[in-house]
Amino acid sequence: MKFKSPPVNSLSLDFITEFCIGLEKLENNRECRGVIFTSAVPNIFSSGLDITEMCGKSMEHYAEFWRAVQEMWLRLYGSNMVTVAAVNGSSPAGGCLIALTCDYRIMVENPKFVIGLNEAQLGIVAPFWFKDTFVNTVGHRVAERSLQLGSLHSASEAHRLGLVDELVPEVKLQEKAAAVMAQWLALPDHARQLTKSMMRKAVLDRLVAHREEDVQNFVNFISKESIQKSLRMYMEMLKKKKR
Ligand SMILES: CC/C=C\C/C=C\CCC/C=C/CC(=O)SCCNC(=O)CCNC(=O)[C@H](O)C(C)(C)COP(=O)(O)OP(=O)(O)OC[C@H]1O[C@@H](n2cnc3c(N)ncnc32)[C@H](O)[C@@H]1OP(=O)(O)O
Repeated sequence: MKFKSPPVNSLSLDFITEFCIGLEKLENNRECRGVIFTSAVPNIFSSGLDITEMCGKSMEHYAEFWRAVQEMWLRLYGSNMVTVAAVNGSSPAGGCLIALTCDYRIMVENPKFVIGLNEAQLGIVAPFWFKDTFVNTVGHRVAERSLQLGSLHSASEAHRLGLVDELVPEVKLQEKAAAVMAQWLALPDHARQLTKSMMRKAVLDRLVAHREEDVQNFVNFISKESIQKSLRMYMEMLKKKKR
């Protein structure tokens, strides 16, 4: 699955809806046993949640958007397929979440590419299921420090921390992703799927059990004037950076 929503593959409501429909089709196709996620936009895997979906909109819109974000994560983290992220560009926040939610991450070894859960830098807080996914990948201590600081890690640092599993030159990315996929698909599906479910079930169940509460927390949090101000300032900063 190739993300192609220029300029930065931000995760808008439309993007997420298409992502979920695409994933469901693949999940229901018995001939499809694995998916590689990558980007068709140069230098960007995904810039994370589309900030304009969380800024200056109605409470109803925030709730609809957040349910879609939850759905994307539930489907991907709970997927029966082998999922490999071929990270060929920067991947902050929600973009990093997509990579973390896969079974395996391969990143291009470009010192300009960054990845991490940088929510704290925007004055917002990654919800518990972002945090759980991060802890399950890098362990508690690394996740705690990285989340509190809202760190964006270079590709080599991300590799050192275990945030990504492998680094490769750009020209080798697709070949490597295909090789990893073949390795994972060599196992019997039922054994791999039951093992994956055993590892991820508690974290998935936690969101399912608290889904509406999590939507309400998000809506209350994001609609606070202080949070809206932080998001507006962040968007301004992104625009100014270009001038
Ligand atoms: C108690 C708490 C309870 C509940 C709380 C619950 C939840 C709150 C948490 C919500 C979670 C949020 C997770 C997220 O994903 S937030 C999004 C974070 N994303 C970022 O910080 C990335 C921002 N972007 C960048 O750093 C750069 O754009 C990037 C490195 C990706 C690319 O740089 P480049 O120089 O190539 O491009 P730019 O010129 O910066 O950008 C081009 C245009 O795209 C716009 N843009 C960029 N990112 C976004 C985005 N995420 N959303 C919307 N728009 C984005 C950027 O402004 C430029 O626009 P124009 O100027 O061209 O109009």
